[in-house]
Amino acid sequence: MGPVKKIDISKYLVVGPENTKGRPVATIIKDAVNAGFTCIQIRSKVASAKELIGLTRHAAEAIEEAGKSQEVALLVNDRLDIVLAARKQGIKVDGIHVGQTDIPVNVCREYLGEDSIVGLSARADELFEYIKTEDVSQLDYFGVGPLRETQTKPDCGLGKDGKVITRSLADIAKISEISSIPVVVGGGVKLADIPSLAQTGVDGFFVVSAVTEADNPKQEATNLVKAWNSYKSRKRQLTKQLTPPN
Ligand SMILES: Cc1ncc(COP(=O)(O)OP(=O)(O)O)c(N)n1
Ligand SMILES: Cc1ncsc1CCOP(=O)(O)O
Ligand SMILES: [Mg+2]
Repeated sequence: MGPVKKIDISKYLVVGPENTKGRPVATIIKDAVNAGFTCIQIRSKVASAKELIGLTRHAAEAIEEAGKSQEVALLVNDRLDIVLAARKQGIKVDGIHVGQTDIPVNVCREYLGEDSIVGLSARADELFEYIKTEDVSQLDYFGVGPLRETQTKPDCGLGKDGKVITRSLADIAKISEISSIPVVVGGGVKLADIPSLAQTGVDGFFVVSAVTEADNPKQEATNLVKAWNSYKSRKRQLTKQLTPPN
């Protein structure tokens, strides 16, 4: 089975063993996928290569058991070697997410091929410049953040002065407007943020702790999915009502 053909980053879970309060990563992924999450990223800064391959395998199995291997993309954070090793072992992994200081996008693309998904994150201030000056044709989406400072990734948005630069909803709306590829926003995102984030026009949200640290991850994932989908379907209805007849 080949990679997911069309990526849906609207409801995106990032997860590793350091985020789950000791619960199995695969169980949290299963809960999220069954609740309607559309994209999963394995991200661990502590797991060994062998553990990362195992986590990727279990994630792919969880997605398959939910019957969603052709809709829900499975990505690995940072580690091109893990994506390649996992694929060599027959694990269905759809691509990679890298940041500005990680393996360059063109190298990921060269090794993973045209059909794979390659996502890139950048600080929003740098992203404005990036979108204007760089060739984004090798990329499938941008990851942007943080909306708020977050303990999950304390270095996210860290400026030269050591202070965290968070993104305003206006910045996010602007990025979404000028980007020619989909944009997903994360970093400190909680249920209450979903309506205002959806209104910026971005293509999706990503979360770690909102789901992985919840007492009931399945319920929290369901709440997030419902909040996003209800805004989006209301917007569709409104567009339909407001479009004048020919
Ligand atoms: C969807 C998504 N967006 C942003 C990031 C952050 O990536 P990066 O800046 O490379 O930082 P690390 O995650 O590697 O600490 C992401 N992982 N996913
Ligand atoms: C911004 C960011 N980028 C990758 S992980 C992460 C932190 C998101 O964590 P949380 O959803 O727990 O705030
Ligand atoms: Mg990275």
